[in-house]
Amino acid sequence: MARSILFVHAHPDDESIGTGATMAHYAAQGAHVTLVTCTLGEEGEIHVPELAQLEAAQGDQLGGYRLSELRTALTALGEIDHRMLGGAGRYRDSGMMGTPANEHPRSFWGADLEEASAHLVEIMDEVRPQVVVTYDANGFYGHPDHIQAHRVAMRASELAAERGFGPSKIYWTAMPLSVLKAGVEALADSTDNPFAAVTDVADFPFGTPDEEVAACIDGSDHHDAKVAALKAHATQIPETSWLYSIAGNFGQEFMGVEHYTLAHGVRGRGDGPYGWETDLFSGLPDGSPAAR
Ligand SMILES: CC(=O)N[C@H]1[C@@H](O[C@@H]2[C@H](O)[C@H](O)[C@@H](O)[C@H](O)[C@H]2O)O[C@H](CO)[C@@H](O)[C@@H]1O
Ligand SMILES: [Zn+2]
Repeated sequence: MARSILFVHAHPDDESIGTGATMAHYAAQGAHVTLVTCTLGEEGEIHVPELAQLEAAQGDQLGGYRLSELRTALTALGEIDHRMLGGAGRYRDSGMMGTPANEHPRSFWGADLEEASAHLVEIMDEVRPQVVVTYDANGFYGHPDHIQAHRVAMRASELAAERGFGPSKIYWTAMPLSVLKAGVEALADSTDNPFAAVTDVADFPFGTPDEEVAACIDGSDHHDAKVAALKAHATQIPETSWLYSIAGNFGQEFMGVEHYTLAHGVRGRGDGPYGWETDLFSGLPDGSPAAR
């Protein structure tokens, strides 16, 4: 049975930052990897000075440009089936929580959940993912579009299950506290330490106790592909970004390894002190819906 995995992300760049190594890992294995991006990221900052006038408050062209960045990023990750939720431009980047962009008539945060979920069910009916990956209920760090992406992915999975093609497993992106702590400690002596003010990893809006993590995907063979994908998102991720500090100073063990909690499904065999799965498809029942 062809392996099919679906990633649901809020903005162009989230796919590379949060799951780039996992996507490259499964694309390289020949799985059908589908990415659904919910908005074009129209409200983002612009870290490329010559493009500054594309911003929402001026030319309002950033969304189209970020779509081109996303397409370049995906070429670095392998063969990815990319879809925009409801078609490009249907749902607009809502901006950070509490900002005026939340009220935009097309903001994703204000979307009708049933309508947005129906768009995702259509894609799920076509690609029949055994595994779905999205964010936890807080959207990993509380951004409204990330929270809404979680809600749409979970609701669509419910609707798909009612129609007989729901995913066998649903994962949420996670950062184990031990990894977070090691990363902060490892950066402590670097000159451009972005976490210098952090005294306790509990200060971060994310972080999962190691015993609550279910899977650790070692995509370190795809570390360079992930970095290339991050570089494609130049308007969002400046050369000075802490992401490159991690990639440069600590390489694969941070950037190439991605972790998940299991929100739905039966956990497969795992390794290490907490039995972390090393494959998101592990333990799948044979009866998972086959790809069409
Ligand atoms: C990774 C991610 O979800 N980025 C979002 C986020 O970007 C933040 C935003 O621009 C904020 O103003 C900055 O201070 C912060 O550093 C950024 O990470 O929100 C944007 C607006 O909704 C979104 O376009 C971007 O993809
Ligand atoms: Zn995002």
